[in-house]
Amino acid sequence: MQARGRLCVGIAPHPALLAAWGLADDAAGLERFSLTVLEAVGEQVAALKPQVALFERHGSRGLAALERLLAEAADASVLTIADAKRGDIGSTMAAYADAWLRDGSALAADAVTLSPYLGYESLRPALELAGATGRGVFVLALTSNPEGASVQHAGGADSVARRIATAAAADNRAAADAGGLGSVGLVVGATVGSAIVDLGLDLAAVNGPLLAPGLGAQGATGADLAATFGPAYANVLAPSSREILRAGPDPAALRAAAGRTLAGLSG
Ligand SMILES: O=c1ccn([C@@H]2O[C@H](COP(=O)(O)O)[C@@H](O)[C@H]2O)c(=O)[nH]1
Repeated sequence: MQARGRLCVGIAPHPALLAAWGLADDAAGLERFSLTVLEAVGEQVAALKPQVALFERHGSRGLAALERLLAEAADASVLTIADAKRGDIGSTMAAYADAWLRDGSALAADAVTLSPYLGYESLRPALELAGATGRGVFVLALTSNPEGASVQHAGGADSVARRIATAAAADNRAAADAGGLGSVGLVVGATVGSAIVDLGLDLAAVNGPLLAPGLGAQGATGADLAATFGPAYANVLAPSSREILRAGPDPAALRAAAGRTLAGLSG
């Protein structure tokens, strides 16, 4: 983010986008789509965020396309966030951690998104492996979809979202003391409006990167992002998928779309 700014481009090969790009809805289409985005904007943005579900829907061949994207991005020193939203009891969580965060794993990314619905502590194997391998996690706290509030706002002053933020801050404390950001980030949607303030979340105190989906296709703007995150805005990494991908497949058009989105993000 310091070197390239706060934009993260999502790699989301939806069937409609594949069709618009003149690609088949199959593994070869996914691979062409993904590598086109990597080549077009990889060096322009802070990170790429493949949406794992859109690869999984093609089974083993789709996952092979994701493996190739992750390997080529790593070779090109482009950071990747696997948007997989994994979460399970601890013993199974260790296997998810192994898949997404272990050196040498075919699916290793620089970070993975995690769901804390089985309890924040159930994520411990992934939190530990991320810390040990210089990777990161993004734990869902306040998601960008309107349905998320029914779970995440529950609990009033001691809301679920606030508990997640407090737990992440505790895990990042050593990094904060050393003057850096910790490896436990949060997902907090760009669309959450006043919820951060209403729920009393101190996101700056989390001292980790804040992945804020919702720009563009979900309606949030760069100005919304700065207003919504206030003092925590410095740590916000802003992903955008469909709005930028719609400009493809021409690489110059993809670069221009990413450049416009980045220009709309202050600071
Ligand atoms: O709260 C969340 C968590 C994850 N997402 C994911 O981000 C992208 C957003 O895509 P756009 O096309 O930019 O809307 C998508 O893959 C979601 O699964 C999210 O939107 N909200």
